[in-house]
Amino acid sequence: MTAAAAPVGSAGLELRDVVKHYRAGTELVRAVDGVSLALAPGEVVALYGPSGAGKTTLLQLAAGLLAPDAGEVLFDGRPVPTSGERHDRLRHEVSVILQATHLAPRESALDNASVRLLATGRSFREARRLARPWLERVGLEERADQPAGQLSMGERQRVAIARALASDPRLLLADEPTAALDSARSREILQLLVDVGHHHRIPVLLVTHDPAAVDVVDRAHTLRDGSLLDGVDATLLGLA
Ligand SMILES: Nc1ncnc2c1ncn2[C@@H]1O[C@H](COP(=O)(O)OP(=O)(O)OP(=O)(O)O)[C@@H](O)[C@H]1O
Repeated sequence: MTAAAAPVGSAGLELRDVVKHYRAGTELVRAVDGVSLALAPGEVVALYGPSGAGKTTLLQLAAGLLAPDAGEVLFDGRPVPTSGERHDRLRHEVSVILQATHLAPRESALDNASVRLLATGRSFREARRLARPWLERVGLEERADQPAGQLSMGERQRVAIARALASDPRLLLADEPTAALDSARSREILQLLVDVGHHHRIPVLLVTHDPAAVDVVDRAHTLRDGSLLDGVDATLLGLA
């Protein structure tokens, strides 16, 4: 089953009947099984689903980190490349917050948050100047000079979020961005991601188990057995 598509502007994200199956021994795993989903610029969408439903696979397809077996992924009305030069260019425009934060443990929180800006050719000084306010927005201003390896899991997750936001992305994809945070901090970070989506007019797709997300996003969907459904039921929100 597919979910209704929202109208997409010039910098929207659109998945059209996307399929990704895996082979696990003799078994075929239908991780994503014909999903259509569209996010308009500035639209923030939460994706819920039980473990193994295909959420991470869907996010990786949206990011161009995986190639679909069938269907199309479009950003800005053009196919999202999964390799090559165009992919490298798009990589600077698409920020992906993954469950593994991939921080350099010996580098400071600020230097880790600056990394994507350095990759776009800015000087160290300029990259740090631009990244610092984002560390403040995730509540880590006092940890800016601390090596990432000495931070808690939740703090590392917030550095990764600052790193993703600092590079002024045109598309934001996040896989359980609040998984290591307490509920008060989760709400703040979710609200920050929503504000960034709305104010910068970029599509934001959040894979989450966090019941708080449903109150702040524009739309929520559920992925179940590789199929996308509208809305989210009480069981997945831990309310039933
Ligand atoms: N590389 C792979 N090879 C084979 N099977 C895979 C591979 N990656 C994922 N799968 C399978 O595809 C299905 C969907 O996995 P995926 O990680 O997308 O689910 P998920 O909804 O993100 O789960 P979780 O909430 O536990 O992170 C699962 O059954 C998983 O075991």
